[in-house]
Amino acid sequence: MATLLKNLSDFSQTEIPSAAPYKFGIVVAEWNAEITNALYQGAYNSLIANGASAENIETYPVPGSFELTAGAELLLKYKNFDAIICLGCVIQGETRHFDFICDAVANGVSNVSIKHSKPVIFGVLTTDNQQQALDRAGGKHGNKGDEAAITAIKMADLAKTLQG
Ligand SMILES: Nc1c(NC[C@H](O)[C@H](O)[C@H](O)CO)[nH]c(=O)[nH]c1=O
Ligand SMILES: CC(=O)[C@@H](O)COP(=O)(O)O
Repeated sequence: MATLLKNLSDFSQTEIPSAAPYKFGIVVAEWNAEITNALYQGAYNSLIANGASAENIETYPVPGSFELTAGAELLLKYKNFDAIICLGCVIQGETRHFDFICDAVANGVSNVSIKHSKPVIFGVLTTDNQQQALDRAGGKHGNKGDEAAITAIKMADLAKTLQG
Protein backbone atom coordinates (compact mmCIF):
# COMPACT_ATOMS: atom_id res chain seq x y z
CA MET A 1 0.00 0.00 0.00
CA ALA A 2 1.51 3.30 -1.03
CA THR A 3 2.46 5.67 1.79
CA LEU A 4 0.06 8.19 0.27
CA LEU A 5 -2.72 5.76 1.25
CA LYS A 6 -1.38 4.72 4.69
CA ASN A 7 0.11 6.86 7.44
CA LEU A 8 3.39 5.31 8.62
CA SER A 9 2.47 5.91 12.26
CA ASP A 10 -1.12 4.69 12.12
CA PHE A 11 -1.43 1.45 14.09
CA SER A 12 -4.22 -0.02 16.19
CA GLN A 13 -2.84 -0.55 19.71
CA THR A 14 -4.65 -3.90 19.86
CA GLU A 15 -2.58 -5.24 16.94
CA ILE A 16 0.77 -4.64 18.67
CA PRO A 17 2.22 -7.26 21.06
CA SER A 18 4.11 -6.14 24.18
CA ALA A 19 7.76 -5.28 23.52
CA ALA A 20 8.66 -5.97 27.16
CA PRO A 21 10.30 -9.40 26.65
CA TYR A 22 12.57 -8.34 23.80
CA LYS A 23 16.00 -6.79 23.24
CA PHE A 24 16.38 -4.42 20.30
CA GLY A 25 19.46 -3.20 18.45
CA ILE A 26 19.08 -0.02 16.42
CA VAL A 27 21.60 0.87 13.69
CA VAL A 28 21.32 4.49 12.51
CA ALA A 29 23.00 6.00 9.43
CA GLU A 30 24.65 9.40 9.98
CA TRP A 31 24.03 10.60 6.42
CA ASN A 32 21.04 13.01 6.34
CA ALA A 33 21.23 13.18 10.14
CA GLU A 34 18.25 15.57 10.46
CA ILE A 35 16.08 12.87 8.93
CA THR A 36 17.68 9.81 10.53
CA ASN A 37 17.62 11.39 13.99
CA ALA A 38 13.87 11.92 13.56
CA LEU A 39 13.46 8.31 12.43
CA TYR A 40 15.41 7.18 15.50
CA GLN A 41 13.28 9.23 17.89
CA GLY A 42 10.16 7.74 16.34
CA ALA A 43 11.48 4.20 16.61
CA TYR A 44 12.78 4.60 20.18
CA ASN A 45 9.60 6.27 21.41
CA SER A 46 7.44 3.59 19.76
CA LEU A 47 9.43 0.77 21.40
CA ILE A 48 9.10 2.41 24.84
CA ALA A 49 5.40 3.20 24.31
CA ASN A 50 4.80 -0.51 23.64
CA GLY A 51 6.56 -1.73 26.76
CA ALA A 52 10.23 -2.05 25.86
CA SER A 53 12.72 -1.28 28.63
CA ALA A 54 15.34 1.40 27.94
CA GLU A 55 18.05 -1.04 29.02
CA ASN A 56 16.85 -3.44 26.34
CA ILE A 57 17.45 -0.93 23.53
CA GLU A 58 21.01 -0.40 22.25
CA THR A 59 21.79 2.13 19.52
CA TYR A 60 24.80 2.20 17.18
CA PRO A 61 25.64 4.81 14.50
CA VAL A 62 27.14 3.94 11.12
CA PRO A 63 28.43 6.41 8.49
CA GLY A 64 25.81 5.81 5.81
CA SER A 65 22.94 3.57 4.75
CA PHE A 66 25.35 1.35 2.83
CA GLU A 67 26.93 0.41 6.19
CA LEU A 68 23.59 -0.58 7.77
CA THR A 69 24.03 -4.15 6.53
CA ALA A 70 27.46 -4.51 8.12
CA GLY A 71 26.16 -2.90 11.32
CA ALA A 72 23.29 -5.38 11.54
CA GLU A 73 25.64 -8.29 10.87
CA LEU A 74 28.07 -7.20 13.58
CA LEU A 75 25.29 -6.75 16.14
CA LEU A 76 23.85 -10.21 15.44
CA LYS A 77 27.31 -11.84 15.43
CA TYR A 78 28.56 -10.32 18.67
CA LYS A 79 25.44 -9.44 20.67
CA ASN A 80 22.14 -11.15 21.53
CA PHE A 81 19.19 -9.16 20.20
CA ASP A 82 15.67 -10.32 19.37
CA ALA A 83 15.42 -7.84 16.50
CA ILE A 84 17.55 -5.27 14.68
CA ILE A 85 16.14 -2.01 13.33
CA CYS A 86 18.09 -0.35 10.50
CA LEU A 87 17.36 3.35 9.99
CA GLY A 88 18.63 5.46 7.10
CA CYS A 89 17.70 8.01 4.47
CA VAL A 90 18.94 7.81 0.89
CA ILE A 91 18.11 10.84 -1.25
CA GLN A 92 18.56 10.82 -5.03
CA GLY A 93 21.52 12.92 -6.21
CA GLU A 94 22.88 13.60 -9.70
CA THR A 95 24.23 10.10 -10.33
CA ARG A 96 23.19 6.44 -10.15
CA HIS A 97 24.89 6.09 -6.74
CA PHE A 98 21.39 6.21 -5.20
CA ASP A 99 20.36 3.06 -7.05
CA PHE A 100 23.39 1.08 -5.95
CA ILE A 101 23.04 2.08 -2.28
CA CYS A 102 19.31 1.35 -2.15
CA ASP A 103 19.70 -2.03 -3.82
CA ALA A 104 22.67 -2.97 -1.65
CA VAL A 105 21.07 -2.11 1.68
CA ALA A 106 17.66 -3.59 0.84
CA ASN A 107 19.18 -6.88 -0.27
CA GLY A 108 21.88 -6.82 2.41
CA VAL A 109 19.46 -6.31 5.29
CA SER A 110 17.24 -9.08 4.00
CA ASN A 111 20.19 -11.47 3.64
CA VAL A 112 21.46 -10.79 7.17
CA SER A 113 18.00 -11.43 8.57
CA ILE A 114 17.78 -14.78 6.80
CA LYS A 115 21.37 -15.73 7.70
CA HIS A 116 20.72 -15.29 11.42
CA SER A 117 17.00 -16.21 11.46
CA LYS A 118 16.44 -12.92 13.27
CA PRO A 119 14.20 -9.98 12.27
CA VAL A 120 16.23 -7.18 10.66
CA ILE A 121 13.90 -4.32 9.80
CA PHE A 122 14.40 -2.10 6.73
CA GLY A 123 13.64 1.35 8.11
CA VAL A 124 15.30 3.22 5.25
CA LEU A 125 13.73 6.11 3.36
CA THR A 126 14.64 6.10 -0.35
CA THR A 127 13.35 9.39 -1.72
CA ASP A 128 13.57 11.68 -4.73
CA ASN A 129 14.14 14.76 -2.57
CA GLN A 130 14.44 16.00 1.00
CA GLN A 131 10.80 17.05 1.25
CA GLN A 132 9.62 13.50 0.64
CA ALA A 133 11.97 12.40 3.42
CA LEU A 134 10.76 15.08 5.84
CA ASP A 135 7.16 14.06 5.12
CA ARG A 136 8.02 10.48 6.21
CA ALA A 137 10.18 11.30 9.25
CA GLY A 138 7.49 12.85 11.43
CA GLY A 139 5.72 14.86 8.75
CA LYS A 140 2.37 14.52 7.01
CA HIS A 141 2.89 10.86 6.17
CA GLY A 142 3.97 9.88 9.67
CA ASN A 143 7.32 8.47 10.79
CA LYS A 144 8.99 5.46 9.17
CA GLY A 145 10.81 4.95 12.45
CA ASP A 146 7.47 4.22 14.11
CA GLU A 147 6.66 1.69 11.41
CA ALA A 148 10.08 0.04 11.76
CA ALA A 149 9.72 -0.29 15.54
CA ILE A 150 6.23 -1.78 15.38
CA THR A 151 7.41 -4.19 12.70
CA ALA A 152 10.35 -5.22 14.91
CA ILE A 153 8.03 -5.92 17.86
CA LYS A 154 5.64 -7.97 15.72
CA MET A 155 8.46 -10.01 14.17
CA ALA A 156 10.23 -10.62 17.50
CA ASP A 157 6.92 -11.84 18.91
CA LEU A 158 6.34 -14.10 15.91
CA ALA A 159 9.82 -15.60 16.34
CA LYS A 160 9.16 -16.24 20.03
CA THR A 161 5.83 -17.89 19.21
CA LEU A 162 7.37 -20.19 16.60
CA GLN A 163 10.32 -21.12 18.85
CA GLY A 164 7.79 -22.39 21.41
N1 LIG B 1 24.21 9.68 -0.53
C1 LIG B 1 23.84 9.01 0.61
C2 LIG B 1 24.69 8.12 1.26
N2 LIG B 1 25.94 7.90 0.78
C3 LIG B 1 26.98 7.23 1.56
C4 LIG B 1 26.88 5.70 1.54
O1 LIG B 1 25.78 5.24 2.34
C5 LIG B 1 28.16 5.07 2.11
O2 LIG B 1 28.34 5.53 3.45
C6 LIG B 1 29.38 5.44 1.28
O3 LIG B 1 29.13 5.05 -0.07
C7 LIG B 1 30.65 4.72 1.79
O4 LIG B 1 30.45 3.33 1.80
N3 LIG B 1 24.28 7.45 2.36
C8 LIG B 1 23.02 7.66 2.88
O5 LIG B 1 22.65 7.06 3.90
N4 LIG B 1 22.17 8.54 2.25
C9 LIG B 1 22.53 9.22 1.13
O6 LIG B 1 21.72 10.02 0.59
C1 LIG C 1 22.51 8.66 -2.77
C2 LIG C 1 23.83 9.30 -2.93
O1 LIG C 1 24.89 8.74 -2.72
C3 LIG C 1 23.79 10.67 -3.54
O2 LIG C 1 23.19 11.54 -2.61
C4 LIG C 1 25.17 11.19 -3.88
O3 LIG C 1 24.93 12.31 -4.68
P1 LIG C 1 25.43 12.29 -6.22
O4 LIG C 1 24.69 11.15 -6.92
O5 LIG C 1 25.04 13.65 -6.76
O6 LIG C 1 26.93 12.07 -6.19
